[in-house]
Amino acid sequence: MAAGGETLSYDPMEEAKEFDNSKIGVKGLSESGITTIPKFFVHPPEVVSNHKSSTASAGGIPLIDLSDAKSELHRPKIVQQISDAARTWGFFQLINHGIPVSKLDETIAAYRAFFDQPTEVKMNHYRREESHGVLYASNNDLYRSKMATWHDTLQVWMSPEPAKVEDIPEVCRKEVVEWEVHANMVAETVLGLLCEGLGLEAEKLKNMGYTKTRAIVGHCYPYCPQPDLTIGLSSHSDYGMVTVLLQNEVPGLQIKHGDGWVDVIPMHGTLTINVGDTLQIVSNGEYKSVEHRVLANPLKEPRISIIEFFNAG
Ligand SMILES: O=C(O)CCC(=O)C(=O)O
Ligand SMILES: [Fe+2]
Repeated sequence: MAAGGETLSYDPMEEAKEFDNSKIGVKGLSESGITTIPKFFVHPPEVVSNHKSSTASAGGIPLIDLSDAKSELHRPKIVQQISDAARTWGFFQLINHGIPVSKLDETIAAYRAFFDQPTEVKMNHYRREESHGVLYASNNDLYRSKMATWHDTLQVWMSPEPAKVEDIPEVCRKEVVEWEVHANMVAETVLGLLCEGLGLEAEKLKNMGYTKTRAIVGHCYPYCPQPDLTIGLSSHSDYGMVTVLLQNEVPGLQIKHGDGWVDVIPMHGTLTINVGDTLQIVSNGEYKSVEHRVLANPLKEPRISIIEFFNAG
C-alpha cells in the first residue's frame, strides 16, 4: 500500500512548480548531471514517437540568395523564388541578406554568454508570462499546455511597450539592441518581395504595420539526456506577419511538410524566415503559416536560436 500511495501522490505540476521556483532553468538542470529527466518533461508517446524527419525525400527548404534583390534585372526571379517558397513551404533560408556574418556570430555569442552565466546571475531576470519588458524562464509551455519542454528562453519586447534598455541583461544588451536594427531590415526586405509576389506594390504589406508588436526571443536548448522522451519546443505556428530566425549550428528545428517533418539544416551565415498566421490571412491563404517544432537536443553543445516576431496588431 505504501508503494501504491507514493505513486498516487506524485503530482507532476507540483514538481514542475518546485523546479520553476528554483529558477535553475533547464540548462542548470542539464548541468547538474542528471541522467534521467523529471517526469513533468515526459511527453505522451504519440508526441514523441514521430521525431524522425523525412529530409532526404523532401530535399529541404529553399535557400534564397538576396545579393541581387535590388537589381531590376534579377529582382523578378528572386520574387518568384521567395513567393514560391512561402506558398509551398512557408519557410525559407536566406544568404547574402545584407547582415555581415560577423554580426550573426556576435549575436549568437552574446545570447550564449547570457545562458552560460551562473544561475545566481540569471535568476535575477527569471519571471513568467508578461507582455512587455524582459522575461527569462524555462519550460515556458508549462502553464499554457501543461507540458514542460527542454529549453530556456530570454524574451525582450521591443514594442508596443518596449523593454527598458537597462532591464536587458548587461551581458547581451548591446547585441540585442543592435540585432533589432538588422532583423528589422531583413523583415522589411522580405515583406517587400513577398508583397510583389502577390502582385501588390512593395510597400503594401509594410504599410499594414508589421512592426507594431515585436519581440526578440532567444532560446537555449541544452543537452538532454533522454531526448526521445521529451521535446525542445512543442509544435505550433507563429502568430504575426513574418519571423526572422538566427541559429547556431546545432540542429533541431523541424517543419511540417505534407504528412511528415522536415529538418531545417542550420547553415552558417544564413537566416531562416517563416510566414506567420497574420500573413497567411492577409494573403488570402496564398502564403502558408506552417507548424514547426524543435527536438530535444541530444548533443553536448547547446542549441541557440534568436527569433524576432513581427506582428501587425
Ligand atoms: O528555436 C527555434 O528554432 C524555433 C523557435 C520557435 O519556433 C518560436 O519561438 O516560435
Ligand atoms: Fe515558432
